Amino acid sequence: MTDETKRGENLPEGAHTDFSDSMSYGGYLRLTDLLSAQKPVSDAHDEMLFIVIHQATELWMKLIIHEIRAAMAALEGDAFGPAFKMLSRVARIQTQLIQSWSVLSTMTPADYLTFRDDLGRSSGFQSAQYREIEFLMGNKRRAMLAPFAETPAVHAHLLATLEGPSLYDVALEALKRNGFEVSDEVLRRDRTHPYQADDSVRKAWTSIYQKPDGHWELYELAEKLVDLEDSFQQWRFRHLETVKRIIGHRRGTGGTAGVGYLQHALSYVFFPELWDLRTEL
Ligand code: HEM
Ligand SMILES: N[C@@H](CC(=O)c1ccccc1NC=O)C(=O)O
Repeated sequence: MTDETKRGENLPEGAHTDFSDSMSYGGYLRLTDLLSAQKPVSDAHDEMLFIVIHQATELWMKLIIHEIRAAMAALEGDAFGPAFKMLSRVARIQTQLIQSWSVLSTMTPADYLTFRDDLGRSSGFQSAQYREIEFLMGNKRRAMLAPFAETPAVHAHLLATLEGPSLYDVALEALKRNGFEVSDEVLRRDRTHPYQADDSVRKAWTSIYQKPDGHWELYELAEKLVDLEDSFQQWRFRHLETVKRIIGHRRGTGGTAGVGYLQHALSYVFFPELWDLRTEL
């Protein structure tokens, strides 16, 4: 036997094997729970891919929410540096999520149809975390709470998010605190509706883009928001293309028209003035 093989038979010098008094990898990460949560409802080979992609996406969405909420708290205290760090992380996660569509697209329409009927009425339309992110970004729609009526805690949390400020509201307050005029109509509006573009906000952002001196932080904040919007749209577009590729124009299991519904969702733009100003500059 070579020395190399002998070494392979032994644990590396000093490696711990007793975890009775201290935390282990699987214990810390709750892997018994996490890895027992993949329960296919059919015998189809590709259902495991389908479950893993969705669960991984939900985990990443959990981190997105954690980061956006913390970034909002930082912005409220004009702590731009920490807020930028967190928003940059959100953008990287979004890149990861956009990339994950390419893994899912290895599943053909025929593969998917082997288990689609087993999915019942379940659909990403009922993703509470997805809806929370849409709300946090400013796409507020009370009607979207309806699928959560049977889970009161989830419903209450989403309702609080619907009624609370969005990331953009916090950014607009930062504009005002930093000397820009933001009309009271915007700041005191009913926040449970989708955000609508406003002239005073467009003027404020436009002047920052024209003369960033003294306002580099707000300028950078604006560009971070544009990054998030851009990535969000890319995710929506890749979802739409994947859906077209896999189920064509069938109705969705969630009950909507499917492609038609998702196409319409693409028309909603977060932070509209940041896009309008590009035409005006
Ligand atoms: C075979 C792959 C997929 C198909 C065919 C598909 C299809 C659809 C359809 C048709 C809808 C419209 C709602 C309805 O069901 O009536 C929808 C919504 C949605 N799906 Fe998927 N989807 C797929 C994969 C995914 C994945 C991997 C995710 C990631 C979590 C996801 C998340 C969502 C979300 C969040 C919505 C709601 C979008 C909104 O309301 O704007 N979907 N999907
Ligand atoms: N709405 C999809 C089903 C679907 O994709 C789905 C089903 C259960 C859990 C998550 C899903 N993902 C996104 O909608 C369909 O109509 O085929």
